[in-house]
Amino acid sequence: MLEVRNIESGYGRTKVLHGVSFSVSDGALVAVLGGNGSGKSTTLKTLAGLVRPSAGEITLAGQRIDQVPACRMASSGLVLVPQGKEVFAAMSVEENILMGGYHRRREKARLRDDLQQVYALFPRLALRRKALAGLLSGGERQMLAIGRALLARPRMLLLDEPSSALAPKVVGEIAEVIRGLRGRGISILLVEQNVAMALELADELHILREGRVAHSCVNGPGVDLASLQEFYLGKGTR
Ligand SMILES: Nc1ncnc2c1ncn2[C@@H]1O[C@H](COP(=O)(O)OP(=O)(O)OP(=O)(O)O)[C@@H](O)[C@H]1O
Repeated sequence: MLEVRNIESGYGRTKVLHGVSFSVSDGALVAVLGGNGSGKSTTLKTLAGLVRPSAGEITLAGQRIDQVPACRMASSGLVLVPQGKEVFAAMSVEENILMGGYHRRREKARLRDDLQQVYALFPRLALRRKALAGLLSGGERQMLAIGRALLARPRMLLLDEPSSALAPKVVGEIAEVIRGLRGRGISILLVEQNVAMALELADELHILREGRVAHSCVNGPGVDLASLQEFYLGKGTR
């Protein structure tokens, strides 16, 4: 579904990613892990078209997307779910969700159905549909960010640290939702600092360090926090 090949990217003269490659197969959930400043957000911004790569290729279902502007990326099927703090605080819950389907605004009946599906997935959002998004709890905002992304009918979701600043119980709820989305056939790239969550959900894991993939593995027996730690800390190599 998503192929990232030798991406180099950064900000002005500051190069942050030095040849990052990985892929996400159709319907798979792949996690990108890494410490502070390792390049996780830059990877997401580059995939979402917010930062233009200076080298490398990104394809989605075989189509090059590395030159697609961010505003057209949702129409390509790739949608970034920012951290829950990035909702439109002064708009209602429902207005926020509908913003995710803005490029489909002429499909009124289908959007209404999709909105009801989001409410079925997140009953707490249905109860608070008229509330201002700025008044929601951290967990509810994260749900709102995911619900908004679903209105774009994504083939590929990029999740930016969905567990960030949430209580363990809420992290569990969000993990359950992510598992459900994957069950619906949506391919997912999960960027996380929460290794436990990634280990619980992902089929494959990649660890970024200083803008390079320091380690890649298929998730399974023998892959645990301890085995990944050395790659975070810089002792291990691929
Ligand atoms: N807008 C920017 N302009 C210049 N440098 C930036 C910018 N954004 C990030 N950087 C730098 O790029 C490097 C990687 O940052 P990035 O945000 O991608 O890391 P990260 O892995 O997401 O970290 P964190 O988990 O702390 O959010 C850091 O050294 C950071 O200072």
